[in-house]
Amino acid sequence: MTDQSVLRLEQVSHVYVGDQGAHLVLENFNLSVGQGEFVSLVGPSGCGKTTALSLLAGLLVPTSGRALLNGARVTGPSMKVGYMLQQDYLFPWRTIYDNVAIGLEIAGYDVRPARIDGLLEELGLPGAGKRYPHELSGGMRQRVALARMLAADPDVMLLDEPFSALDMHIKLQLEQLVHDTLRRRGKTAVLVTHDLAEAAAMSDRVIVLARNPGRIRFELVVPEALSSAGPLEARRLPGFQEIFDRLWAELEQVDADLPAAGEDRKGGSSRE
Ligand SMILES: Nc1ncnc2c1ncn2[C@@H]1O[C@H](COP(=O)(O)OP(=O)(O)OP(=O)(O)O)[C@@H](O)[C@H]1O
Repeated sequence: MTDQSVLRLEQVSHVYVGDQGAHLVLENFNLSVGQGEFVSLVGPSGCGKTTALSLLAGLLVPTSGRALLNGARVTGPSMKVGYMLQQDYLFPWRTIYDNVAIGLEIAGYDVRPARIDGLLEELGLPGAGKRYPHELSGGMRQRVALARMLAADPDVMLLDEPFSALDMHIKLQLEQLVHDTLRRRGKTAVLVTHDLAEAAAMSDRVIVLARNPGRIRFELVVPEALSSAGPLEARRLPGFQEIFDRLWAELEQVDADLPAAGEDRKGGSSRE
């Protein structure tokens, strides 16, 4: 996969320097994601999942090693990389149409109304362009965030827990929508999630990270029968439970390897 990788982290280490001193978050981290591949990163809080995405997105520069997009070094944010987060960050004073168009406007691209309307329709929001974010439910707002990301037609989608704030029913619907939309368009994606079932149901490959410093502990290729089925159907198929159990066991082991003292799991990694 070396040469065909759309995304790569090569021997990446990353150190944050703050009031508490230097904190090595990722160490000799290697990741390759092929064209059209959907890869999930799971692991305990603070193991560096979001940091890895930020390096791929060009929001951070690695302390050592390099991030590559389509073989070229990542030097900053690019329209070729879309980002979707837990929060939708829609602008409340802009209509849905204007929220979807904003990335294109800022980049100086031609905004074609029919394309924006078509995207909204494709994502189950027909006619929503004139409405405002406060008129929409959380799930609908995330659909708008998805539309905003797709509007620029990026090569790569980085998804940082985009479903985690949603009710179960809406979450599953949105997982399915994201899966179908990205597969249909042949997009390459990296998903960060704490939900093992979500990772198992959506991905071609799941990577389990350990922390302090963040590194790959385990990698699992999801059988094609599951990864191509879509997240709703995958959960019903034989073999799904086995994948889930394997990931669960690895994550339990990561937990067992952590320092035992009662630490705040969210910020525990800063105490070294
Ligand atoms: N800008 C920053 N400055 C200093 N430390 C940071 C910064 N951003 C993140 N960290 C620390 O780096 C570690 C990794 O953070 P990161 O957000 O990448 O982890 P994560 O695996 O995504 O965690 P979570 O699952 O909780 O979102 C954490 O200990 C975090 O507190």
